[in-house]
Amino acid sequence: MTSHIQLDGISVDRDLHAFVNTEVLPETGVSPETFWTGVAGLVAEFGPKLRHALAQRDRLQTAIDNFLIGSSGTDMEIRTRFMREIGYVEETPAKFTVSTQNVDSEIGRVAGPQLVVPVNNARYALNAANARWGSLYDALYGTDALPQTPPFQMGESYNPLRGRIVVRRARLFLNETVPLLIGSHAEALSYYVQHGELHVKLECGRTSGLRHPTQFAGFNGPPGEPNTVLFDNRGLHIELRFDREHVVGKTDKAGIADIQIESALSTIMDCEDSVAAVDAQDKVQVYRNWLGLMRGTLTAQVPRNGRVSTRSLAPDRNYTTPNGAPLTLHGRSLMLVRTVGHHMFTDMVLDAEGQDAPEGVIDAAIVSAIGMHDLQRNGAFRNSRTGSIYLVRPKMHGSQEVALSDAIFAKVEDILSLPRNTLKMGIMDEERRTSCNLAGCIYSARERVFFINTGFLDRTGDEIHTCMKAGAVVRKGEMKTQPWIRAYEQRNVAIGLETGLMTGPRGHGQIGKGMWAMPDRMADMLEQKGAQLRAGASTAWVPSPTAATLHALHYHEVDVTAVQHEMTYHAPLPMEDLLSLPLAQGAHWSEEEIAAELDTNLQSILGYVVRWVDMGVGCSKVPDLNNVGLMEDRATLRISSQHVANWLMHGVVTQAQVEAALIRMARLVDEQNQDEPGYIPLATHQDGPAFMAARELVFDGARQPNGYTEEILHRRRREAKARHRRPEVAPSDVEFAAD
Ligand SMILES: CC(=O)SCCNC(=O)CCNC(=O)[C@H](O)C(C)(C)COP(=O)(O)OP(=O)(O)OC[C@H]1O[C@@H](n2cnc3c(N)ncnc32)[C@H](O)[C@@H]1OP(=O)(O)O
Ligand SMILES: O=CC(=O)O
Ligand SMILES: [Mg+2]
Repeated sequence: MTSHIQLDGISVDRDLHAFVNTEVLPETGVSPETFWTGVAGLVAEFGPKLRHALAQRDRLQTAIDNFLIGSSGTDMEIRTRFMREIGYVEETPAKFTVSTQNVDSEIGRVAGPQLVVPVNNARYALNAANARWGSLYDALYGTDALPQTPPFQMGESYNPLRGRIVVRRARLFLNETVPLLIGSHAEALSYYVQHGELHVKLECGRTSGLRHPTQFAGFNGPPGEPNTVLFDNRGLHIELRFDREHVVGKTDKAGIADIQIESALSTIMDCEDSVAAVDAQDKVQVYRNWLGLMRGTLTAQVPRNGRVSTRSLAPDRNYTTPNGAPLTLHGRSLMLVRTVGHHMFTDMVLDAEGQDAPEGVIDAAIVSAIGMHDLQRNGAFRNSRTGSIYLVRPKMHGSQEVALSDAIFAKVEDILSLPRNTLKMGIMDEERRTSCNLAGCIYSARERVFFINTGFLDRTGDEIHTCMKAGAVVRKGEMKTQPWIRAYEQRNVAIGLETGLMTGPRGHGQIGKGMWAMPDRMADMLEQKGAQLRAGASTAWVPSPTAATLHALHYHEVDVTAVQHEMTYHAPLPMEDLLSLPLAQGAHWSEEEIAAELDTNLQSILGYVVRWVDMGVGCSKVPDLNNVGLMEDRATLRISSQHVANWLMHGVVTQAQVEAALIRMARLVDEQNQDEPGYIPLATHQDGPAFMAARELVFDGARQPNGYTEEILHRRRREAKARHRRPEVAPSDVEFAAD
């Protein structure tokens, strides 16, 4: 631990203190004295309140455990009554609607993809911010969205046959989205602007306009031969780029070199589950990147093909409208920031008694102070044009915990002299107690809530943990077909619409849906992810910029506003459905099925944990047993570890089986990582912090509060960092035999 500076009522890590005073606060108008006195007040007030809230979580879980042990908890009516009696299910507030003001159009008015990125990875974070626009050609060419079989496969160099099917697919998209009055975009020879209208010369010799002329939004270059033409479909823009010299444009009848589409309307810069930040040093890196994004100064070196380029934030895009006026479109995703949850405490700040301070409180204060650079236009770019700072709050349990976040935000606004409700709150509906009390949760933040979002991965982990004592749960792959999850997703949308979170001209916020966790399976995503919009969502999470570009196609297909309008008549499914348990009653799994389930879970745990603990990587693409790369983060780890813990508790698997499978899967993970520089093999370092973390996560999993993984991960990562600093006890010195 580095040394701390004693301030009035708290002590603060020196590096953090210096970072805040010399990098964050200058030009905000907030003095270091005001800031740190404010933080001391926050810590003194909210430390005890948050500890009390965590104790309440534990009390409820203990009551549920005892109830489930005593009754097997299968009678719906009795269970629902019990959950109300203990205060797990709260009274629903009287009908209300949210009144959040000053939300940007990306949140309230236009439906589109939401990207998530670990903010401590500057290269990825910049890529994400710039993923507002993506090349449709690149996304189709570079993924499995189109067939990869010969002769259409990707190769070392450009394959013109693959290029042809890309162009055909993209023209189909144009015909469906911005159709011509006559003919097809596939027959276009040229596009030109005359008297404020777009004309398209066709192969047949005729000229067509657009079927909906108002979709023509702008252009660049000479009207008779524009360089770009811009379309607008439901607020989402599409840009045709013409260049008859370009490798693609010169083979295209109309000279189209690329089609760029608006992709990630918003991006969550994540300080939470995709990040491994265990001490002040790590946290300063997290905050510093957020600062660079808000000030527009962040850069990253990107090596490619033997050359290194510098990546920075993309500028806005300028066009001329059909009637000749200038038009500027945002060049970057609207940036939101996700803080850690209420259960996290950190020694980078200590309270008056020397106890760790609540990390979510420190996050709120620092990321908001950093957000002031955007509000005050201290950098070259603007993020929010409405003067808001968007904070996403994860893992809150029930309405009182949301009220705590609301109170923390209000205090931070006072410290920073920001107008009330400048800080907006995204509520992750990812804990069971929040799902049960969603209306109350929204009510607790009704003047600042800007989204509710079904974070289904954490939610599944919490589901397994809450019913840990009731019996063995279904296999992980079957979770998505369980009644609780259907009720969870449907109720979230129904309650969101009921409380006024629909997209529209005066929209207050979004209804979001969860992550696509198979970053390389884009064909499957194209097939399946549109369902989230048909179910009423106005945004849904994607793991990469390419996924954002392809998922954007769904928003052109599905009219979210119309879907939501139609759905406002649907009442939320009953609480009983939500409270049904994912138990595998009467399931008779074969030995092979049990072994396969165990291997799947342990391999994903080890594959993720080894990178987290030894390398400090918080989000990884881990190949599963079928070699499908899965996005693994702390929430997927929560599911896998709780699942193994549950099967252990109920005797589906034995400790010996788990021990043997851990070693088998460690060898597999080692093989998968053999080319990773600096990788420390798990199988030969079974007393190393990574392997030990994996063991603890399963063998002590049932005892982890709410099934969270952070305590074990953080402790083990700190141990690994300490070992790396002390080469005399480096893990490679304590090798185990492989067998
Ligand atoms: C339950 C939850 O909490 S979900 C939220 C947390 N999850 C996330 O944030 C997922 C974020 N996604 C990621 O971190 C990554 O996509 C991973 C780890 C899943 C896969 O990463 P990789 O294996 O490196 O991906 P891959 O090699 O296919 O692609 C790398 C390229 O894509 C870009 N990329 C990948 N993901 C992202 C992203 N989320 N944002 C921006 N760029 C990204 C990288 O910048 C890189 O491009 P570059 O070389 O031009 O810089
Ligand atoms: O945070 C997202 C989730 O799925 O959990
Ligand atoms: Mg989550």
